Amino acid sequence: MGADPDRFAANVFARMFAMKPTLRELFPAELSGLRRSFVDVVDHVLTSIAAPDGHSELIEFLAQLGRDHRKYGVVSEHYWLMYDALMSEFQQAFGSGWTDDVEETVGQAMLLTTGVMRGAAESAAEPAHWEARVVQKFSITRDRAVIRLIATGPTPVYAAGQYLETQIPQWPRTWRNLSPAIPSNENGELEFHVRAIPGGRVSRTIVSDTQVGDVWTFAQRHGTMHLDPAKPALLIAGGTGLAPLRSLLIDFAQYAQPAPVHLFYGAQYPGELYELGVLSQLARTNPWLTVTAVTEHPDDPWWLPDATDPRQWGLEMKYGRVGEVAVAYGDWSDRQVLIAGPAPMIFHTALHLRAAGVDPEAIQHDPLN
Ligand SMILES: NC(=O)C1=CN([C@@H]2O[C@H](COP(=O)(O)OP(=O)(O)OC[C@H]3O[C@@H](n4cnc5c(N)ncnc54)[C@H](O)[C@@H]3O)[C@@H](O)[C@H]2O)C=CC1
Repeated sequence: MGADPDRFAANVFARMFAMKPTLRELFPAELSGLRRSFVDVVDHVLTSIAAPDGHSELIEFLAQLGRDHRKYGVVSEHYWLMYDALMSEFQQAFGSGWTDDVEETVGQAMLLTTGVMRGAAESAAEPAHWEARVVQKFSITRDRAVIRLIATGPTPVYAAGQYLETQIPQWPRTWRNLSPAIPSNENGELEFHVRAIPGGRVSRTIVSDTQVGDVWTFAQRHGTMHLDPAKPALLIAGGTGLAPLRSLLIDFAQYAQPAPVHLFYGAQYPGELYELGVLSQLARTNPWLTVTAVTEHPDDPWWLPDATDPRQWGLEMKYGRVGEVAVAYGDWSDRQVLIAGPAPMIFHTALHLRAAGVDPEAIQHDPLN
């Protein structure tokens, strides 16, 4: 891809848009993120294809990419444009090094890439996207909100613990991953707990501007976090990261007698533990569930004046960072462990768990980026 991968990606996009100008409208105004992902994909393909094995993973990766791109309105004919644009740009980048052998190797790799993506998009069983209408919104704290929606069409399908590609009407063609806080259900109800991340345009808009009646669009579902009912589990949630674990617990409550689950639910301040009421009720009716609440600070700050005191729920409370408190609490070496929350919290918690002897294979979390 030459010395400047970003320029390579920009040129490939420019070639595609020149061949078919209407293609430009399908993509977000700001392309830098997409260019980075594009370079990563081409790099990944060229590296993996040269390796002697691991090709089935590469095929699945490309197939998922093809299914994901349907949400932009990418259709089969666009893959031929992409192939032509890629080959022209590779030829340009290689210059005098563009021999017959190089053309053959790169051509095979790009045919595989575009072919697998196109084939997977054409044969995908689930719709490219579906919609749901906001029916309720309320604030939890000054920068966190709960949004409830109902699907406008057929019941959405996703496994508890998965996350959904989501587009809100205020940011067309911009997609963010959100984890539902309830399992999919026949009424098409959805619930999200959203934190306005500093600098996060979409999450900030959701918390401040979303209104009842807004229609959100959802595309692919992702994520592999799951709970095996036969194995004891340790769940560690930070703030609104509780959402996917909450969904799994609600789903789990349908099993007759699952193995014990210990949930550590953390926040910075007691008044931010907005789900303790729901969790204490879940623990009361499901004896397999134990909940420990954890806060970094014992008291609320001045800007949380009306927060309810979480001690009223009678659950055990500890102080410190949720991951560190959970790890120090006991021996978890026989547990399946699920972590969800801010990326640094997931990263540090996984490190502490490994240092405490938990098998890295037993630890699950969503991707950190
Ligand atoms: N699937 C997932 O993992 C999901 C992740 N999230 C993410 O979770 C986050 C939730 O944000 P908030 O509610 O503001 O939580 P928060 O920032 O208030 O943190 C909650 C907990 O994480 C701990 N923590 C924070 N930074 C840490 C660090 N550097 N090292 C160790 N522990 C740390 C805190 O001590 C606290 O216990 C958002 O960034 C959101 O994107 C949200 C939904 C799903």
